[in-house]
Amino acid sequence: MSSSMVSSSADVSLPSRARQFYALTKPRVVQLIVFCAVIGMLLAVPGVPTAEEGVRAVAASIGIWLVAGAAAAFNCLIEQEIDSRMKRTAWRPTANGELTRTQALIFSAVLCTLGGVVLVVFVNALTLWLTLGTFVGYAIIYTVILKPATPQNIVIGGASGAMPPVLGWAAMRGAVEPEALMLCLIIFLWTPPHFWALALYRVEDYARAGLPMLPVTHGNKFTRLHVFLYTWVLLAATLLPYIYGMSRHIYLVSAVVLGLWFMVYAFRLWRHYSDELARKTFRFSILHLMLLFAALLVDHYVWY
Ligand code: HEM
Ligand SMILES: CC(C)=CCC/C(C)=C/CC/C(C)=C/COP(=O)(O)OP(=O)(O)O
Repeated sequence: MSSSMVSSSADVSLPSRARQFYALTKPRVVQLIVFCAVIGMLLAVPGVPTAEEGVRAVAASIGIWLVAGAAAAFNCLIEQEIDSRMKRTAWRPTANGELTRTQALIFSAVLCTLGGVVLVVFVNALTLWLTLGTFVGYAIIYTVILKPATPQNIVIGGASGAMPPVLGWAAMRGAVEPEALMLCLIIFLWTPPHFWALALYRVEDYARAGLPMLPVTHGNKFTRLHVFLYTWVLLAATLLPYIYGMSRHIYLVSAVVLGLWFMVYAFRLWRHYSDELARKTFRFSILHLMLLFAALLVDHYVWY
């Protein structure tokens, strides 16, 4: 790996330094987080947003992006030691010594401050406080307290990952309303099958790092059953936007097809485990959430 050849901070070029900091923000996870927040924003306004709403939505996306990136960077700094013990994360610039914890802390503080300023100046105070609360939920409550303490860490901690649609909704309406809470519940119930599918084939990493993830504490079979059961509850929750009258048939068909598809993956994983199938189930979880939220949007515009 070329990054392991880096010997001191002095001989690191700016682009590669920038890439190291960027990596701390867990870019792909944060992209999906911002995507879900944007869908929340667009669903919160009837029809096409006005110019003023469009500007607010762009500002809110930037602000949420910056604070979410800050939360991810803070997680990297807290987990420097843990990350260095896991194959999947040992490459992270904090774990391999390319960036110090102080650099990560300053970077996280700068991103969080910038994001906070964007949110309070261009969006509203409610979105600022909810986003900062989400930062604390992930960076402190999940990372520092729950993750090393209980196999239910990701279930409880998942509440902060589930916040993006609420943040998006609050940005456009200045309030938290039932529609946003339904979308939050969907991501909340999606998180356990998403994460545990990955934890199944990364169990050795987590055991080596000393983290009490469900496959480490309760075994492979127990976790597979839980992944399967959560896909049932998730499918039920994805029907709520239709039942509540917020979405119509395009969404309903998409939610049922995607939900059943996820259940088929989870069922096969439960009955006949392989690392390969667990990896595919994890990858599908990401596609599932992306397509489900895209369907909400398509449905919204078709009916308005
Ligand atoms: C507490 C809640 C969550 C936990 C514990 C969790 C855990 C993880 C882990 C460990 C990975 C790394 C996979 C790898 O390195 O190969 C991952 C990847 C990913 N997660 Fe999650 N996740 C959570 C919530 C979310 C949320 C809320 C979203 C988006 C809305 C999300 C989207 C993604 C995406 C897009 C990836 C793929 C990243 C890549 O391909 O590099 N996750 N998740
Ligand atoms: C302000 C705002 C919207 C914040 C969002 C918080 C956030 C970044 C949530 C995503 C959850 C996430 C990256 C989990 C990874 O789990 P992990 O940290 O256990 O994974 P790891 O083992 O890869 O470090």
